[in-house]
Amino acid sequence: MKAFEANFDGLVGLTHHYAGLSFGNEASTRNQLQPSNPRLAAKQGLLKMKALADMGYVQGVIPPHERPNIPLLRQLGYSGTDEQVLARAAQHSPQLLSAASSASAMWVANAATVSPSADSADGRVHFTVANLNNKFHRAIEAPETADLLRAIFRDPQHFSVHDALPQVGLFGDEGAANHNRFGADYGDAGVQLFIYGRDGQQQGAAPARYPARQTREASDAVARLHQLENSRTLFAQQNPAVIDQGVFHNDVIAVSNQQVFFCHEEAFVDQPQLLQQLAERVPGFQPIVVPREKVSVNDAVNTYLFNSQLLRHPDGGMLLVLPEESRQHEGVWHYLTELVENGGPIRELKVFDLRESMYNGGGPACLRLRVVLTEAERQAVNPAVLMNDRLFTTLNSWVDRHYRDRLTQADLADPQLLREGRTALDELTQLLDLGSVYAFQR
Ligand SMILES: N=C(N)NCCC[C@H](NC(=O)CCC(=O)O)C(=O)O
Repeated sequence: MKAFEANFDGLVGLTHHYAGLSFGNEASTRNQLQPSNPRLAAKQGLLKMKALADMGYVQGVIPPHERPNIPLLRQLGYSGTDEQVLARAAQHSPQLLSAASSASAMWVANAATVSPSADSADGRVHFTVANLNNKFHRAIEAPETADLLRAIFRDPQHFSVHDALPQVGLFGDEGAANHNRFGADYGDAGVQLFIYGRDGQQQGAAPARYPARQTREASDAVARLHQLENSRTLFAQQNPAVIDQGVFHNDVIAVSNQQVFFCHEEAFVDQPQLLQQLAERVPGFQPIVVPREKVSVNDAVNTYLFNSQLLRHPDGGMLLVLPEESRQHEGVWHYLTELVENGGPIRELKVFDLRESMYNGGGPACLRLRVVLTEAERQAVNPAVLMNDRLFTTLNSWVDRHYRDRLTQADLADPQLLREGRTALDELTQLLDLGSVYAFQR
């Protein structure tokens, strides 16, 4: 069956700010309490979506979550009117209010793991919502993510959206950021590679300094839920030493598409063996392994060259969509331009300014969820979320009307921000034909 890869990007929410919530993600820690610009952040994301849509890629939008999350604050014992809940949380624990207000759902590479219908025994596209168990501000995303995915991929004949795995460390799951799918034509059965950071039973190697967010047990469970064939499913461990250097998700050190695997030489445990297994299973496999002499792990973490989108180029080969930080680094940019000039599978580099997201450790690849679709499946996607000229204009003016251009942690206590968010999201559910997906609408 003919199929193609679509990208669904997270739309940045109105409460986008820098709270230093993600230990092990060095950008998050470094930029804690810097003022943010939510309006710019949303517009930078929209520009990337529009550019890809203009190039002919199918591009969708995944809406933000309801933040601040008042029901969560009530669950934690803050009571009274919504305004009192906010004031009490802000007074008692600004960090908790930040967690309940984080716009982190924008990094939809962590929304779910996705398997195309060609790989699943029941012939449906499977999604398992990520539980994001390692970080409180992210673990709270799961139920809303499930609702939103069901409002977009709403036809159960084509799509199966599984709820998140149990919310415990043993099943820590970070979604598509730790998952790759290889193959020639998108519509043929492919090979799926699940990458974990540690064995949940604490056996084997593990990082010493920073947490490994994904467990082997979680990856196993997702593969089962997606009804994948064993012979086409591989599991590999990320090198714990690079987690300790700030590689908190695998998509910070590797990216793949079809037969191409672009990764750093220090990305995996037993990397030669993994590459051998892939070469045996993926006809035409083309690894591009970047040596540490050309790009150090530290430079990879600071420039996010692997947190790029590797897209099938309209003229054949691949296009690499990179953050501006990769161009700003002389050594990294030199390596990348040489890569293109040397005539490998990567034909073109395209750079986007995503600084607002990058300051929280989210590059181009973090902002998108890849979904391989057949034409019939695309027809079954909620059409209102698909990017085109009209939606781009509509969403830009929606952002202009509702978003602030400066936000600090102290602003989260402002009840006016809560009202602005609800008004904006209420309007958005109509623009994107989502139904009443948010708790405040029910
Ligand atoms: N690599 C991928 N796919 N995603 C990047 C996610 C970044 C996110 N940052 C944050 O959640 C920072 C929020 C703060 O500190 O305010 C995280 O660490 O989970």
